[in-house]
Amino acid sequence: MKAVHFGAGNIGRGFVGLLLHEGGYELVFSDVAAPLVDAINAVDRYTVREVGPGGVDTVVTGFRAINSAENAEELIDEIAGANVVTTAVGPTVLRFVAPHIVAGLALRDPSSPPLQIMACENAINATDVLREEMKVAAGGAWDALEGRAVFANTAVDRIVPAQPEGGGVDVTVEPFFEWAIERGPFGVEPPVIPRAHFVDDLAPYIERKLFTVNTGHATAAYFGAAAGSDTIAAALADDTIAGRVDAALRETSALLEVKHGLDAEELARYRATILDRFRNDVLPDTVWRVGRQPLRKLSRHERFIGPAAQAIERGLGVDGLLDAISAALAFDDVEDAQSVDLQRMLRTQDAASVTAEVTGLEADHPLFGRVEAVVAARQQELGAGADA
Ligand SMILES: NC(=O)c1ccc[n+]([C@@H]2O[C@H](COP(=O)([O-])OP(=O)(O)OC[C@H]3O[C@@H](n4cnc5c(N)ncnc54)[C@H](O)[C@@H]3O)[C@@H](O)[C@H]2O)c1
Ligand SMILES: O=P(O)(O)OC[C@@H](O)[C@@H](O)[C@H](O)[C@H](O)CO
Repeated sequence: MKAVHFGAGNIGRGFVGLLLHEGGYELVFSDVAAPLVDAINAVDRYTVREVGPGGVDTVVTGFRAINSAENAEELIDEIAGANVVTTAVGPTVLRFVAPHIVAGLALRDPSSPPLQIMACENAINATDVLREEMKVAAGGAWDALEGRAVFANTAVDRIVPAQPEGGGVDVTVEPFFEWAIERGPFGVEPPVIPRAHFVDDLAPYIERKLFTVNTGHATAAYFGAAAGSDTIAAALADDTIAGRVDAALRETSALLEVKHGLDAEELARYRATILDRFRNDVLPDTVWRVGRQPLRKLSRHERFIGPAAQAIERGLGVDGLLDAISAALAFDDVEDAQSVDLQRMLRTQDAASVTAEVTGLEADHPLFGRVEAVVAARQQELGAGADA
């Protein structure tokens, strides 16, 4: 059995690749970072090192890597003969991997079992997004190719920090993990991934994960950055920040309870587990990694506006989430292109246009005016926006 995994980065090596290896798949990583591809091909094993309570080391073998920018034909051949394709490249990169998968499907023997495709990104229904990108890439050939693949959405949870420069292929991760995968699309033959679990309805899992782990994580990152903390653990050690993260997560839990019928006590335990994970002070995870790409994180269906919009539509409180959104607007990292864009927008556009452009909220949505007020307050702090 063979799996092709796009994105040999943190979660790619530290989680998805590891579980595919445990499932018995021969593993082909695809990446565009030449030094990383070379480093992977220079070794025949790497270690996934869990740090924190109960952490163990696991060795991964049976892999190779292909630079898709240089050896597209080789990659397409691998996809044509694979059982599984996974991605962990970032939601905005899916459109760039889609043409390779389409080309692989075109070469695939139509009588072989369908290619099982799962995007493992932090986004609602990322595999559906990938499928749409593949449809665009295939154009008129899509009708003939679609039946050669099945598509399952997934929710992937493990904190994998940025790895040290020059640190090789080994990966440091937290001990916790969860991988929930839609069962339905596979029929009677789901992929063999022993430590993943297959569920009939992914919606509660992905929203619980994105709107708790990722909302809380980003809230800690943005308040931490503003307070001068470098790591998530250091940010959470500040009781004021911990309280503000807790306030935002109580609101997302209230939404999950109403929307998906999740149990309030179980949600409280889930929140507590997650906050413990964030406090893991031997995991070197920075506020800069976790806060990365604030424009993506502030977009319509993401970890802040997604739950806040749905909460306010149901008459639920959103003050804690608006507080977190305010902190996100202050995220100023000159090395993050989206942070630079966000700060420029705050300085040059009026509050209504920043709100519309960044959040994608409709002007008549009940959340719009609340966010606009937060944006205006931030612009006042910056002494900007008024003359735009
Ligand atoms: N790190 C985590 O804790 C974590 C946990 C769960 C989910 N995720 C999600 O997984 C995805 C990847 O996150 P990450 O932290 O591993 O990031 P990362 O930057 O470490 O890894 C992404 C990799 O994708 C590669 N890449 C970029 N364009 C590519 C292309 N066109 N083809 C092939 N590879 C390409 C990059 O070179 C990089 O090696 C994101 O969607 C993220 O939200 C991350
Ligand atoms: O990957 P992002 O940028 O969507 O979010 C940053 C972190 O919150 C994220 O990578 C978490 O570590 C991960 O989602 C934990 O499962």
